[in-house]
Amino acid sequence: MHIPKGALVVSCQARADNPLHGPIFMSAMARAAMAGGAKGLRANGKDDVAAIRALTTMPIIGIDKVFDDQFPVYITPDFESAVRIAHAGADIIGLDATPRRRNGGPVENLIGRIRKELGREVFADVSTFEEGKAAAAFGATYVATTLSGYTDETAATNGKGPDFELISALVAAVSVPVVAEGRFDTPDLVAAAFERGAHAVVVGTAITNPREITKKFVQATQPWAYEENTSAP
Ligand SMILES: CC(=O)N[C@H](C=O)[C@@H](O)[C@H](O)[C@H](O)COP(=O)(O)O
Repeated sequence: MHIPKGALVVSCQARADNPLHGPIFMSAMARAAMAGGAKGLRANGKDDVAAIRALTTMPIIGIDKVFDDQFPVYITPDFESAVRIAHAGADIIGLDATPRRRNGGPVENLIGRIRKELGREVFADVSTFEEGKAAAAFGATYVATTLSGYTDETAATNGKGPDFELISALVAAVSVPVVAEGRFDTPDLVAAAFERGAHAVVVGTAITNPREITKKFVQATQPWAYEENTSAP
């Protein structure tokens, strides 16, 4: 299913070191997000995607994070990871669409194969304007600002809120829907992305990661307590 225009998409992800890791907690997060009005979901790994698919026909952006020290690309880096996520029930495959080194063929082939062989939509996570334009030309269904701040080229923007310049530049340049994602932590920021023409906005940490939310409160109000907590063995 296509992500509807104006949708708030909630990313329900928890890595292995997070107390909420796993399909039981992530499907509960998805239920809470849907009850709150989310119109799409993003999830990582076949177990979480399958558990969420069992709950809903809502669009799911499925990704498969594969970490390998030799390669900087980890979000659905190759066709095998895309197949796993498609079979788990994702209607949209999210992937790293940067031209960085990956364990697999070039991203243009990956996008083409997912569209043709799996018949799925492609959600291209990019970090720059050039990458977004290229992803749209390669056949991506959506272009998203997910990786701005997380590549060597864009590291300077991390910690500075969402990349609104990138959203506006892509909206003006590509004909596919542009999705805003990355560091949206207030409703006002989400509204600002829609004003700039974003088709949808994805919010993760600020809604589904209580550990990071707690940290933010503690850091802002009791930095001494935060130091103590994090230096504990
Ligand atoms: C860079 C990267 O790996 N981003 C990931 C992509 O799936 C997730 O860790 C983010 O939580 C997601 O993009 C949502 O962003 P935020 O949590 O800032 O709302």
